[in-house]
Amino acid sequence: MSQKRVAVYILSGFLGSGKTTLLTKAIDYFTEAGRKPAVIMNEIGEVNLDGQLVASEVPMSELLGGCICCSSRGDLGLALKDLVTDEQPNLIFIESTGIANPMEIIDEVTDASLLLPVELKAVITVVDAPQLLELSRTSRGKTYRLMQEQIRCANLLLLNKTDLLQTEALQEVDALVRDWNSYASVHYTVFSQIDMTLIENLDAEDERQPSAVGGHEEAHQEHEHGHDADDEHHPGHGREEHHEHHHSHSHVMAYTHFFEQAVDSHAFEEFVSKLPQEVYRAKGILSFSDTSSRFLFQYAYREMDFVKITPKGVVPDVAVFIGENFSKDVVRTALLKLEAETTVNAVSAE
Ligand SMILES: Nc1nc2c(ncn2[C@@H]2O[C@H](COP(=O)(O)OP(=O)(O)OP(=O)(O)O)[C@@H](O)[C@H]2O)c(=O)[nH]1
Repeated sequence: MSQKRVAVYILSGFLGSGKTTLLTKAIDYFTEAGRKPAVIMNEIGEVNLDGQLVASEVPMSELLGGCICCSSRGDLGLALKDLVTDEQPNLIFIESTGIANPMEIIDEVTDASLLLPVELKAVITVVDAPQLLELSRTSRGKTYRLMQEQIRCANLLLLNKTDLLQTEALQEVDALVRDWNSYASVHYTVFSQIDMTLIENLDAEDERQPSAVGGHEEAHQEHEHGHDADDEHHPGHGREEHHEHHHSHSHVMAYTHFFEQAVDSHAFEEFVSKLPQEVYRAKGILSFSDTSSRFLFQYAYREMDFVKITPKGVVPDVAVFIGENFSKDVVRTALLKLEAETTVNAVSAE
């Protein structure tokens, strides 16, 4: 099934780092380019102040009064469903709260992609460079660890507020983030000013390759929130400083497979048990040729689990595989082989 999927981008970054500043610029760019962006805005408070900065004609869904990664699972999926159904956007930006753990959001979006025509394209993390530097030199507490996690999950990293840093200090922050995430492309920005074709290219690259999604197993295990952090905003100085650094390939990928055929459950289990170790997470909704029920399939930390389900509405047989630098072709070829075997067995049984 080759349905055009809505590209989803997660905007991550600590409180006040410049996410909304980036969002408004991205919306202007994509709107002018004739695309239809939509936004899911998550705020800890009950009022969406940042939403005021987004043009009223841009479809927006608000998740207020809590952090997406702590609130009840499914809220984000519902918001995605409503936007996709009611507004038919080309792309969706999810602006998380500054205290959100991106791994949880990645998980919810990939869950939603099993049921909806959406596809997570990238995690873009905006870093308050002066704040990160200060924390690295002083407290290294919860906020610091959360920033580290947000940086590790990114495909694209903006070292923002570079107008507030001297060159040497900037180099220190640069070394720090590259140590945590050597795969993301890193860009120095002032007021989150970035060449938007970089975001578009993440998109274009993914037309040919599996979708690029930032993330580290390590980061998942260290899940921590910095809800006690303070929100320090710096005054603007306006000095333009925009350096571009190496553009490396995104390291974490998701491959989505739509099944044309029910497969044999035992053969599928065997396939999963032999997945390359670079694939560390998979999930799906499947029909098997040898069972009457459909199953929700989960695979994490090399453990698999199958639970009977009756999905609401029309849901295709689909599985998503998430991992680092694995070959999408190997996974696809093995699954196509399983599907072909079902057909052969059905014919020979006649
Ligand atoms: N000096 C300076 N200020 C900036 C820069 N980028 C953003 N700001 C300011 O920083 C403040 C926070 O920016 P936002 O874009 O609202 O940050 P945010 O990440 O959306 O903030 P939260 O919604 O609280 O998480 C605003 O006052 C911006 O004008 C920058 O590069 N330099």
